Amino acid sequence: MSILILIIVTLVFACLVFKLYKKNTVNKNLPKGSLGYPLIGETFSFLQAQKKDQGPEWISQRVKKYGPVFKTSLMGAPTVVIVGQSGNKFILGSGEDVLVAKQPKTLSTIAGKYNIFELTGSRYQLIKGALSTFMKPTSLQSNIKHIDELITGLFLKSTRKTDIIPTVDFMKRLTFNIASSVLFGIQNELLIDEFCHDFATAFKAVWSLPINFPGTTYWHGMQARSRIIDRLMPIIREKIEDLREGRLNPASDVLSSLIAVKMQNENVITEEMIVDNFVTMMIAGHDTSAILMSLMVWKMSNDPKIHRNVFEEQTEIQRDIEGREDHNLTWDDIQRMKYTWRVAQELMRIIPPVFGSFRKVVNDTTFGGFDIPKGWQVFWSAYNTHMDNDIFENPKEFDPSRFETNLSKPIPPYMYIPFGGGQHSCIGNEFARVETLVTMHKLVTMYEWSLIHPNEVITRQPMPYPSMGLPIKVTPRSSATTIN
Ligand code: HEM
Repeated sequence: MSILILIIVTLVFACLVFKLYKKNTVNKNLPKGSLGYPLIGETFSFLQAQKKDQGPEWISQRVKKYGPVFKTSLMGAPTVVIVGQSGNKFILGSGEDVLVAKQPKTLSTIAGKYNIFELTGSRYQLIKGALSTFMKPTSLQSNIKHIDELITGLFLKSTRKTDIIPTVDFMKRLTFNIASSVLFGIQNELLIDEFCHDFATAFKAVWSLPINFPGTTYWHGMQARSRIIDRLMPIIREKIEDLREGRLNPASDVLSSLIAVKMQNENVITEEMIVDNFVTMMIAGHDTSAILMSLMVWKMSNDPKIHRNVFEEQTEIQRDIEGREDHNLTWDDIQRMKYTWRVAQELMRIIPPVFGSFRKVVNDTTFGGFDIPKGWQVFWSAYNTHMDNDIFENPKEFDPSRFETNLSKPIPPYMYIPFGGGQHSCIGNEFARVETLVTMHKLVTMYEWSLIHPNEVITRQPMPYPSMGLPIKVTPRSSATTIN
């Protein structure tokens, strides 16, 4: 019976969407392309392609057939995909009167409807202000020692009983611990474990079909979100009390800062917004950095020259640290890790952790001579942009020197976009740079390693990860001198 009701509801909904589509598109010069099946559109084939790491091909096939502006239907809404610099500028740089950072239903419901990606106006500014404070170099500088200790502690703990590190799981755990502790002031290990498990489930649901039916990936994600909120509420209540009583400094972590902003703006910011942005930050900052770190290990394992260059840069820094009285890694040391960061930048060009994202059209608009109706989505793609032969010569070749700062031909705006661009560009890019560089510094100076599966490839699941989790066999380094 419930299946019958579900089918009827789905059909009625599909008819409504079709009617709305007809009403919005009469006499419009829409881009070429196919909207696929009713309701589902081309979502399945897009997600399938992503899973096989053929998302870029999925787009480039359509670009070849229809041109760099084409229509499709993804994640439940008609969508225009736009590839190229001017398209990126249009999508990432347009004002809120044309495009808003509307995410697919899955992200809006798993992260919560007040997630920063989708907020507008004064609420957006207040939440962004509270979150960004902790991402600025001034704040990061004071957390280097803490981040260093967390990373060193996790490496030592993981290698105490075994010499195998499952890189992907390890990096996910590491980024999760850093975000929980540094950004949110959560130190309880059991609680961090429970959060970590539920966030992994919730994250899977972000790239699924939004069918809230027991057993679906989306349903499991929604259940995980409820458990996250149940665990978070007592922490928020305690922090509210501590802030009221003056026992807590609003600048001590992101959660306290969000609560302080709410206390000063009771009519604008709600408790729900704090919860939603806690979930959003964890989703936005966890897998992305873990991917970058895993890709770094994968690249160094497969390319001895890159490994050697990173090693040499890091051992020189390590020698200086050992010559100092306190042996502490500092902000200045991190600024010297230029080559290591260029390797990370080049990896994010060739394998961007975030494939692309959506915006929603709030008023009928045009791009490239085509109409894009109100209510549709637009989508930008980082990989397809990064493969532009005119900007990145031999784009498939791995070459960190593209990011040297003294180049005669700098990369034009909106052409290198692993962190997005415009108003909603990533606020965690500096945080990601710091945690990635500290982790790489520790890994290459503390261990030698070899791959368990030497031919491991990268797949999207849906994010780009080494297909078998990249287990490595590690041996502690006796001294940081040379590598083969
Ligand atoms: C290598 C690591 C990372 C990559 C590649 C990355 C990528 C991105 C991209 C592409 C966007 C823009 C999305 C859009 O325009 O729709 C974004 C936004 C965002 N990122 Fe990151 N990110 C990374 C790390 C982080 C970290 C560590 C955090 C926080 C701890 C974070 C928090 C955010 C937030 C809050 C936004 C939304 C900003 C806004 O809407 O104003 N990210 N990120």
